[in-house]
Amino acid sequence: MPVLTLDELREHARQRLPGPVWDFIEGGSGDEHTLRAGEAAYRELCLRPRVLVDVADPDCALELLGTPLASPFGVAPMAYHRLVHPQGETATAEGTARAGALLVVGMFASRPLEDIASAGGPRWLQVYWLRRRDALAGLVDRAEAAGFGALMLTVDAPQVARRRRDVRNAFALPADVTAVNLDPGLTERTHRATAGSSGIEAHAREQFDPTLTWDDLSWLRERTRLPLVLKGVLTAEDARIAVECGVDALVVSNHGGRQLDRAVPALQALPEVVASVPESCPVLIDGGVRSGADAAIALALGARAVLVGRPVLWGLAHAGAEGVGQVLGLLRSELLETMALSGCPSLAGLGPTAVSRRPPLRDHPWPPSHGEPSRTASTTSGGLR
Ligand SMILES: Cc1cc2nc3c(=O)[nH]c(=O)nc-3n(C[C@H](O)[C@H](O)[C@H](O)COP(=O)(O)O)c2cc1C
Ligand SMILES: CCCCCCC(=O)C(=O)O
Repeated sequence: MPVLTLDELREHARQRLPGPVWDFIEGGSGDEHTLRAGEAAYRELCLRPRVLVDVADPDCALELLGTPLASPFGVAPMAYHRLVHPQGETATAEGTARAGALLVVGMFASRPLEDIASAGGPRWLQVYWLRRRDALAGLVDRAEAAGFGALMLTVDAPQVARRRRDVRNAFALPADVTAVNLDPGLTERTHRATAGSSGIEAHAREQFDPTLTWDDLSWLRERTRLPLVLKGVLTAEDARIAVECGVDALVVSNHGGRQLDRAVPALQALPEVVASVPESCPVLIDGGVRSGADAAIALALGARAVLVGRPVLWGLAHAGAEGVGQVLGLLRSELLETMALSGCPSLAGLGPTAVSRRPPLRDHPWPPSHGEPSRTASTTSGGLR
């Protein structure tokens, strides 16, 4: 029986994985308010389809920071794929490469960067700011040598938030799952939970450098010739500073509800971030994207691409590389169908006028004013960008 929805894959994965691993993946921080709100934000919006547009050949290919992609989907950086499949990130890389999507490999990947790279396909590397700056520098050099196309610094995690599911489960990594790209001294703590703290949280407290500020970014900027992407920006203020600091792209993200609980849903933050950076600075989004229609909404509100987290791990747990390919293939075909049925055959045609709020809010001008009526759906008027 073919898998028709991401929800079906989620159920397959839930049945296959041990409870504490499932909780680590699915869970969020605090009351999990932001986790729930991230998905719900997409349900608050509707599409405004245009009709009588030639949609015989919808196209969702694009180029992102010089990286050609068959679709505007990427795999969000996630630690330890071997928790859900023995081949871990190499299987994820194979499935992602086959789908022509972007893979953002996490600093805490459980397979060597060079093995992941050998699957081919577009790939970027995500890093955290470690106290051990030499370890960070070594990883950046390896990423460049292995053909990674950009460096993504996650900035919403000066410490790992308390995730109660992991504390209750005394979650720690099994001995055979480890962050193999870092030296063992740096990762040893992830295998031991203590009362009141998961191994992950305790490790991050020891290794992540919470003193990181904008002033430090220049070190990384000068260290690499790769484009620099900041992940975890949720305000116009920070987006503007990032651009001033020479950042090349942003990911609007609340870490899938795993860091600051009560943080604004990424979709809600997207328009202000898009409006505050130049066109030359692509804005990506992640958190709660579960269908091609969700992706279409994010793209219409100015995201250049959409990263997907947990669903990729569901696919990986279910069927390895094949399952990852299923997730990304399903999302791409749903997006193309949404574009065709909305009268937006190109990504450029997907603008803010393709979306409306439900119910209409009285305190904002919404839907945006359309100016002169257009005979094509490819209008970008509307004032959100
Ligand atoms: C199991 C797991 C591990 C993650 N590890 C990282 C990580 O190492 N670095 C990072 O920047 N984000 C990490 N994230 C956050 C994702 O990159 C992304 O922001 C989030 O999962 C998007 O939400 P979604 O899962 O609803 O798509 C992780 C998320 C999950 C679920
Ligand atoms: C012990 C290393 C920290 C991994 C953090 C992974 C992560 O970001 C997550 O959300 O989980």
